[in-house]
Amino acid sequence: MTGIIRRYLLAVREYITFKDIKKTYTLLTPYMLQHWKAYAILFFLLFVDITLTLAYSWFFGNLTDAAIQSNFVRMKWLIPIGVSFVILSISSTYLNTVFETIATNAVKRDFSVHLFKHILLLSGMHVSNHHSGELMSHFSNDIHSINGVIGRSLIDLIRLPFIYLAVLIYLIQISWKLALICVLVAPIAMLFSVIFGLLLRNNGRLIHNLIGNISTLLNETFHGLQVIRSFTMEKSIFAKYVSKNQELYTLELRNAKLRGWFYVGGHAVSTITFLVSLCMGSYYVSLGLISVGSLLIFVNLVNHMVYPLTELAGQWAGFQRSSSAMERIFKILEQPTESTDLPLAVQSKPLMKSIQFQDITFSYDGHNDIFNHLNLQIPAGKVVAIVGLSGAGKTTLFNLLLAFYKPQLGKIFIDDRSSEEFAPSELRSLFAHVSQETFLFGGTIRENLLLAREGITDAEMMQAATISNIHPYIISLPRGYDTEIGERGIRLSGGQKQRMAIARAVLKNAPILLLDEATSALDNETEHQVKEALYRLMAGRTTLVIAHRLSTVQNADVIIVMDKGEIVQTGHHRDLLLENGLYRSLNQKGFQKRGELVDHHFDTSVI
Ligand SMILES: Nc1ncnc2c1ncn2[C@@H]1O[C@H](COP(=O)(O)OP(=O)(O)OP(=O)(O)O)[C@@H](O)[C@H]1O
Repeated sequence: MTGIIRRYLLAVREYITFKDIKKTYTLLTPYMLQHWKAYAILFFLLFVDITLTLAYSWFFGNLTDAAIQSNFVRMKWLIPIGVSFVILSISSTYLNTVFETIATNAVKRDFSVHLFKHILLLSGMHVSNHHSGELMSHFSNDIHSINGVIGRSLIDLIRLPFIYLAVLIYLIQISWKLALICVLVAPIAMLFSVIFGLLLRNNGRLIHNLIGNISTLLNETFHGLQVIRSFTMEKSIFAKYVSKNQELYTLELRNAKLRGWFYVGGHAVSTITFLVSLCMGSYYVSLGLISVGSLLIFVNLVNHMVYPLTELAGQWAGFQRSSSAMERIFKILEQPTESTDLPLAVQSKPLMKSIQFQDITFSYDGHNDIFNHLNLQIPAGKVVAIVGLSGAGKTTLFNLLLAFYKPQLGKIFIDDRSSEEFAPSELRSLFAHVSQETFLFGGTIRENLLLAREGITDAEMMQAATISNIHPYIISLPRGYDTEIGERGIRLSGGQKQRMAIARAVLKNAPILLLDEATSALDNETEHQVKEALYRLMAGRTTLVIAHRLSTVQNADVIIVMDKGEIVQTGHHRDLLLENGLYRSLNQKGFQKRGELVDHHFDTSVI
């Protein structure tokens, strides 16, 4: 029993904590201040609203008293005042709606843009900490919670205590005894609201998390439709979706019931307060202690002594729910970015001497070293092939070169200049990266090629496509370069996608080429076209290639053999075959697995 009470008290303490709220506003205030005019108007309208509430009651009471006293003169000047209250109230409601929308949406817009920019500027290390579905749900789900902390809820959080106090002062002036009845209701109303506020908040959190899960599931399903179909996973995915939706329905239903009880309870408290004050007030009227008009004012305002208390608790629950959504966004915003501004593509300088990895120690997670004091020199203008077992660290070399990750120890020099001295955009302008899996954007062929660099002319684009052996295919299409290629280039074949990636790299015209040869087998003709395109791309460039083809290693100026993050052999193809080392054993095994040389491209019979 004491355990339950302690747990409940802890929950209450958490419920009334200001820590999260303070953190939320520390971040949001700069955005809100940018739209301070809208907030100032809303703040002003809030007091107009409170004044009008009191003024209406005053009007009813006075009009009633004037009518009872047959005071037509008074009634005549009261009526235009009442009409002006109505006009003021209508205008205030309209302005409230407009300025609330302006304030909320402007802050939401700026905040989303800031979050999006922040994610674009995060380093590879920090991006890889997040699931893309999770990132998506910040935009589709969490960001909308901002309404709960910057819009109506915020205004209400200020309005409700003010209206309570203003009405209380007014009621005390009419009859302090009647006012006392209303004050006595406060602790009951507050206790009731805190209990329901807690239940609503906890349920709301569950709903919020579940919506996040559902959007992650949808995101993964639509991205992985082909895998789902090939593994006949439709039924299990469908069952998962149905069960999550059922769970959401149950939670929403519980939420509705809680809200229902919350409002019923609030209504009961205010009705009882109303009836008690009406009976007491009528008794006072019969004793001649107050006028009928004053009683009317009283019963008109008595509701304002209850609902601010119940609503405040409801709003507070919503407030905290929004804060926990904001908390999830903060976790991303707290992560350091590579730079403060979005990078601009810059003109790259040619590589004159070499790229040098000097004493590099690197780990992705801070515990398991991928490289331990690695040293490597790549001379300018040469083709360097990297081979090794899967997981040896080949791709990690590229990740470090492109500064997607930073080594814990050691430095990378590019022509005697440490890579740390380069701005990320300047550094990346030196490299054209062609990865195994080509990512193309939805849109046309032209749009995908033009993104390589600014100011590409049509002639340059077609020349690059010709070099990459893709031009004849493009012009065979009815819409040529303006052909839509579908989401992630789904309407292109593997070989066509690869040649598009090569064309993009040609257009980027960077001095250093980072190439991760695709392991997926292409038919002979396509293979030949891709190979030809690659050789043209390599010409005149320093090339680092994660090699999977025999021809690539045969033609490389130097081969680097990697094993568990170490360079175990370097040399030319024929020399390495003569050595009793990993290179020869990789070759003998036929390099079956992904990330190693593919057997039909590279086996002893060919050599
Ligand atoms: N983002 C990451 N976070 C944590 N560990 C990673 C990450 N990327 C790679 N690793 C780990 O680093 C090691 C080296 O991976 P890397 O991708 O460099 O190998 P690889 O030689 O390119 O392999 P493959 O030929 O299979 O692509 C592996 O053990 C891998 O699990």
